[in-house]
Amino acid sequence: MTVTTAPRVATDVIVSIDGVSVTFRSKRTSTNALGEVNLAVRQGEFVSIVGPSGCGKSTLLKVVAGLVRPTTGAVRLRGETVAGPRRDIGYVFQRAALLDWRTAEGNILLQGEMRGMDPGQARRRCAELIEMTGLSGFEGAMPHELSGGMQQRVSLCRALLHEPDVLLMDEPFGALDALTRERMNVELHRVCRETGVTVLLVTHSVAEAVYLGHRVLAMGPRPGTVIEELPVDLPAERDYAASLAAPAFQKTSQRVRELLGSPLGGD
Ligand SMILES: Nc1ncnc2c1ncn2[C@@H]1O[C@H](COP(=O)(O)OP(=O)(O)OP(=O)(O)O)[C@@H](O)[C@H]1O
Repeated sequence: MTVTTAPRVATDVIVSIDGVSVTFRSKRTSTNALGEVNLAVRQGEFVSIVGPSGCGKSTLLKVVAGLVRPTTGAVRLRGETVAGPRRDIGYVFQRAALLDWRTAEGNILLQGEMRGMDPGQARRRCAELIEMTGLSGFEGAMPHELSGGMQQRVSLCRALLHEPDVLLMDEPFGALDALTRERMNVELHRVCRETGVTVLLVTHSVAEAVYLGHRVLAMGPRPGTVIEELPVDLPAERDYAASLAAPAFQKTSQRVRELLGSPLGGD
């Protein structure tokens, strides 16, 4: 079953994914990586995407970013069809992928250099983001001097430097220890509230998906489609401990686990 997520207010929609599917073809093989996906994401919305390994989650983000061309359908950003890599998107991957020979600040500013941003504006924005993500004092540190969590903060700052409308995050905290991951969830929640950025987050963590998401999309096995959309009935501003203890959090998490076939699910 394909679930179409209709926008509540059509003019609010920033990302429209209409009938998108992806088949990778080479000379000898053909892989149906992503089944048909329809989705409308509203400005400022945080959408979490979960699903079994290999169901096409990363492929979906890559289509939104213009890095993979859809086999059917189209993605539109503010009504404009995505036909190639975009300037108005930020991308955070599982690995921070920082340049070893550049400082934290130098890595963040790289984004501005690549996009031809005004250097003064890039520096001001960089300073704001460093402050917002708690990296103050580490501007001059080299990547090897930073913890995994700090490296991902640098990567988040780099993705936000050019003030993209949409932030795509592909399992950004998957390599972090559990406590650091929780801290990063809290920070990301705050940064999203402060910047108003629209986020699509792919994650294997049910708690992360529910704590951060305004809604959670559960995908089925490859070729993945959205099998269920779960609204997250938590306040816009979320205290971590209170959110995890809330009945709405537990109910949604339980359903997500059931859909993913977890032994902790209710079936
Ligand atoms: N460039 C490519 N060429 C061929 N097949 C690909 C390519 N990229 C991905 N695939 C295949 O498409 C399918 C979906 O991959 P994708 O990385 O999108 O899944 P995923 O849900 O993000 O997985 P995971 O949760 O394990 O990261 C997989 O079978 C993968 O092997």
